[in-house]
Amino acid sequence: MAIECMIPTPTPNHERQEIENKPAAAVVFDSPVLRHESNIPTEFLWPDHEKPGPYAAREFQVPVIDMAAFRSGDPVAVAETCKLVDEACKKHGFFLVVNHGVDTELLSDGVREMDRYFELPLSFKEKALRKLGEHCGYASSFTGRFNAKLPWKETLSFRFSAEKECSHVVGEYFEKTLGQEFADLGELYQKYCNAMNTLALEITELLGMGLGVDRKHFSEFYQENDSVLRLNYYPPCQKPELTLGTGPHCDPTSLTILHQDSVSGLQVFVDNEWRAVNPTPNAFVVNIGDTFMALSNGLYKSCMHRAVVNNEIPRKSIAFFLCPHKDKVVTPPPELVDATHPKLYPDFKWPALLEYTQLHYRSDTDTLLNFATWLQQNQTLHATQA
Ligand SMILES: C=C1C[C@]23C[C@@]1(O)CC[C@H]2[C@]1(C)CCC[C@@](C)(C(=O)O)[C@H]1[C@@H]3C(=O)O
Ligand SMILES: O=C(O)CCC(=O)C(=O)O
Ligand SMILES: [Fe+2]
Repeated sequence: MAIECMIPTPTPNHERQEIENKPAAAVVFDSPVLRHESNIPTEFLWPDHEKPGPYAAREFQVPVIDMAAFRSGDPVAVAETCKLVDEACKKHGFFLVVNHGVDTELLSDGVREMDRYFELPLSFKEKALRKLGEHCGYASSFTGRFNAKLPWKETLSFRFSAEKECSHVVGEYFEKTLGQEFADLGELYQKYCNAMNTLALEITELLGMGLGVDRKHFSEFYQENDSVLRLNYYPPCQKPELTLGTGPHCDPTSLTILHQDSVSGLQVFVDNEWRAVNPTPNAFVVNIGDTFMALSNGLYKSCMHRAVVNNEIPRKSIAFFLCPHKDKVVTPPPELVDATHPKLYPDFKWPALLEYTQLHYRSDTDTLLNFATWLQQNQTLHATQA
């Protein structure tokens, strides 16, 4: 039975979300307090058709891509790897990556050291508070941004800009924002981002071969990138069946490389069912995002996923979101557009889609389709020629 990712029909405009011009929630997400609260504030309750409920999701066996096989140069192994990734991305856009070569200590340090920040008092964490319209900094479940269906999580996001000569996290970010005692944390996540950038560019080569375009086409497109590293911290919740750590969405970005700690929570919507993607030691979960779906002219799927929480222990994940340089025009290579495969999405630049998710539309499963409509209505403002 083919496993298919559901391509949702766009939410009609009249069901547009709460992001528009409504006061944000007044509730404060102070995790040391809320993790013991059995009376969950209403802002965190998700409607019946979206809440996870008490049932465990069946496990989804995500296709495994062995980077050692891809790197081997053995034409049979390379061809098999390309075929596997092509099949996975055409169906649901998720695959595991093993033998990636990223230092396992860097990964374990990256997850462990998150506690140094997230276990600080809220007043200290808010020194890095994310401002409306900005996609970096500290967000405590977006209480200042949305007024309902708040995610049960805290996040710390920062930019990683890979340019020809150098790559830099807004790395002094930690020292500048949090103080000298956090400079080492900036160095740690700089190393983490450098490793993610290298792996992400290699994966884009694999995707290019899977799609049958020049191997270097996408890796050159992303050579200079303006990506995001996001630390997700999900405190325990006394009523985990009523809320969500991260709501149902497709990533608006290009490619996500996710490192989960040992606590389950990630779920993917495939074949009309939520399926658990349980942590596999030393494996990244990689998924196609909306921007790469547009770049592949809809051939590779950006698939709906979410994160559930539990009532016992915190869950942590680190997501590296590959995003193109701001001047790159997201348009599929000519090999992927023809009479039987017309262009599905208008050309755009990543900053326009990012602005859309930050100021006009809460990313969900219909982001790209609604963005295309918004773009056409605002074409003069966001013309790719700009
Ligand atoms: C461009 C982005 C918006 C979100 C972070 C990201 O860098 C990539 C994923 C997006 C998100 C996680 C999708 C689910 C909804 C969201 C609001 C969240 O739960 O965090 C999204 C992020 C955002 O800050 O808008
Ligand atoms: O934490 C997870 O497992 C998934 C988080 C996610 O999907 C995201 O941050 O986009
Ligand atoms: Fe996601």
